Amino acid sequence: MPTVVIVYHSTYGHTEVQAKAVLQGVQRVDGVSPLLLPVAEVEKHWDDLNRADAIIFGCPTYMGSASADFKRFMEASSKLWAEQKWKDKLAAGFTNSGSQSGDKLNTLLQLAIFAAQHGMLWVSLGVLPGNNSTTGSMADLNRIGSYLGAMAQSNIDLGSDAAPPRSDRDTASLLGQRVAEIALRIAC
Ligand SMILES: Cc1cc2nc3c(=O)[nH]c(=O)nc-3n(C[C@H](O)[C@H](O)[C@H](O)COP(=O)(O)O)c2cc1C
Repeated sequence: MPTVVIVYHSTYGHTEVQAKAVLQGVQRVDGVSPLLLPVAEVEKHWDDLNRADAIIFGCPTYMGSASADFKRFMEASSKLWAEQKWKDKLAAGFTNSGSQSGDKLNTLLQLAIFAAQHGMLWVSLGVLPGNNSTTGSMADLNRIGSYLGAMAQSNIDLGSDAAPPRSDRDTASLLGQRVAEIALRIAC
């Protein structure tokens, strides 16, 4: 059974909500085994990452780039990079921040380049942009209009019980579902 690991960081819980939405998307696909892995627990799970068919990376955007805790994980993975242990695995990414843009694209680019350094195969979001016409709204899927991965935006005065909004959580679920479906297709 193909396995999909979602490895993520979140200080205040908003990106964790997004990570759990990605998990729900993976869980929609029968025959795929998911693992939700906070970066704080990664030391016990390197073998799970090495065995995975797909790894989905997620972190908040802090100061226009991946959060420091996630970057620490990225650098710790360099011991596996040397052996190309993750070569040919599927990869995808998601990020969340306070502003509409907030320079989230830079974080997704970091994640995609990180995956490429590991020889992984990047899976894009695969959802057309929403909220880009007079009939659009913030309730649209992919309301932020990302292609590279899933973006979410959390108002900075809202807790993780209220942000990111439903549209961003549903968008994150579609990324998880897409990665799981492709992992299953490759495994068959
Ligand atoms: C140190 C720090 C830097 C931040 N930098 C950005 C940023 O560059 N762009 C942005 O839109 N939001 C920024 N934010 C806001 C966070 O991305 C936002 O609050 C996010 O929801 C936090 O995610 P978390 O709850 O998973 O930690 C920053 C927050 C912190 C604490």
